[in-house]
Amino acid sequence: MRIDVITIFPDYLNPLREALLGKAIERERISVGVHDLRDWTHDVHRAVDDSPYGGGPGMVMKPDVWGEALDEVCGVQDATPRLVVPTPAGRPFEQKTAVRWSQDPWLVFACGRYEGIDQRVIDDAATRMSVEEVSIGDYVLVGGEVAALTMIEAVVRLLPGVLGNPLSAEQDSFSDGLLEGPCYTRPEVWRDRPVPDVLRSGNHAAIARWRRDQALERTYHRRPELLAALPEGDLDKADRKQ
Ligand SMILES: COC(=O)COc1cccc(COC(=O)c2cn[nH]c2)c1
Repeated sequence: MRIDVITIFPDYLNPLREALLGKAIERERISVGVHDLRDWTHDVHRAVDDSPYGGGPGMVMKPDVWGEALDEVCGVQDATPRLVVPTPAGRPFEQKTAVRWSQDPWLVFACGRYEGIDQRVIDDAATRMSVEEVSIGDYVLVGGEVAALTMIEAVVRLLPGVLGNPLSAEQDSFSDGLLEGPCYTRPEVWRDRPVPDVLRSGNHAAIARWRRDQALERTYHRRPELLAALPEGDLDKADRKQ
């Protein structure tokens, strides 16, 4: 997978080079390009924003600069990328989004700042490629860089050979529509708190049942709407006792 990020703060993307993601780059599971939007300015001030038409607070990112940047970054291969624009006004980013994008050969992230990017940039790009305006949550960040890092990590960890143990990606929270239950490791007792007996019983059926019950209970208390969204057949008879 090829990933490009366009931003006015390229250093914000340095964490991509660390740890798990850094290994994925070393192993050539992914190649990453980070591009400074100001490289496509032509004025002495290297301006990337201007006042909003219609008035109002803040500044809007200029279409001409973004247009040239996207033409170049998205034009380097005869393939066309999926363009992702992190924005509070986007469709929610979910695990299923990460799963879908993990099949893509090329993702380009356009990191907006200020009040946002001139809408014509999105509309123009959408004539040539798939464009998705995506939100990582109902809050406002200063720019799209942190959201891009979040989404890139969620996608790249699903790629083959990136995670040490591929099973853990399959047993993620949400992979069965429920939240992950509690987990435990040594010591057996810690500050007078023992590990639940069932987990040390060696009875794998009982352990699986207990884990499912914990996931159901946690989902019921923290995210009841996820239970309501479960496909009918997913809750088996044993679950209904919960
Ligand atoms: C067309 O899209 C744009 O103009 C994007 O512009 C902006 C402006 C300000 C901040 C951001 C960053 O995204 C978020 O804050 C965000 C994403 N998820 N939850 C919060 C992006």
